[in-house]
Amino acid sequence: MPTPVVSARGLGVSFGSVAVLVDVDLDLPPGAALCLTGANGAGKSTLLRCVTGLLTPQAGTVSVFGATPDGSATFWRRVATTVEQPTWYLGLTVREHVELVRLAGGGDPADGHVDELFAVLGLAALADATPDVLSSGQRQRMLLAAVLARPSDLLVLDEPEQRLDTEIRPVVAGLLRDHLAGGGSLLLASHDPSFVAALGCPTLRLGADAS
Ligand SMILES: Nc1ncnc2c1ncn2[C@@H]1O[C@H](COP(=O)(O)OP(=O)(O)OP(=O)(O)O)[C@@H](O)[C@H]1O
Repeated sequence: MPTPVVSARGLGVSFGSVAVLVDVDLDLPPGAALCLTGANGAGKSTLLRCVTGLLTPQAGTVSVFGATPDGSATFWRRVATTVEQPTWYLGLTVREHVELVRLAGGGDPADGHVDELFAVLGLAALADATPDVLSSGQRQRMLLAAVLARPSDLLVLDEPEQRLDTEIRPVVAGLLRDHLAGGGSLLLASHDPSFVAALGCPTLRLGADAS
């Protein structure tokens, strides 16, 4: 079996006396996707935060590309995520944000990829708007455009379908399948069974009702 892109063993996280993650194991092979499911509060975001190095578990180990996630520039060159809420820069347009993210990730902002993403995600008419005037669903589309514009080996996405209308959800699933087809890996959390079915990936259920 190839070395997993993400591997966790015996992961444990508690907040005060509340144990949120208990003895969680997972392996994500290269080029594969895995979706975390479970009720509100089951610990999906907490696990994604451990994988992106934003939270250190109290028990167990996490490894990403064979090393403990450390938030270093080297780590972030390979990993793109929507786990943390982004900061938008006042005065920069939707296009300028997404092009900047692509440039910072080592991509060419003028190679047409950003325009393709805008067309597919229905953002073309909003490219010259600033994020503050967007609806929450339009802002989510922009966030996804940015994360997909950035070349990455691993996408870590927290409920990418949130706030999106039902028409665009299969489109986003298609973009994520393209990422996988290109050899990338995907770890996500989702509450939408149709979205997960469109991705066609295995699931890992967290929480008290996990079997
Ligand atoms: N920094 C924190 N301090 C205290 N409690 C926290 C902290 N972060 C998360 N929790 C708690 O941990 C539990 C799991 O939260 P988490 O956000 O991981 O759940 P989730 O499965 O992603 O939920 P949702 O489906 O609502 O997004 C919740 O009870 C939450 O209140």
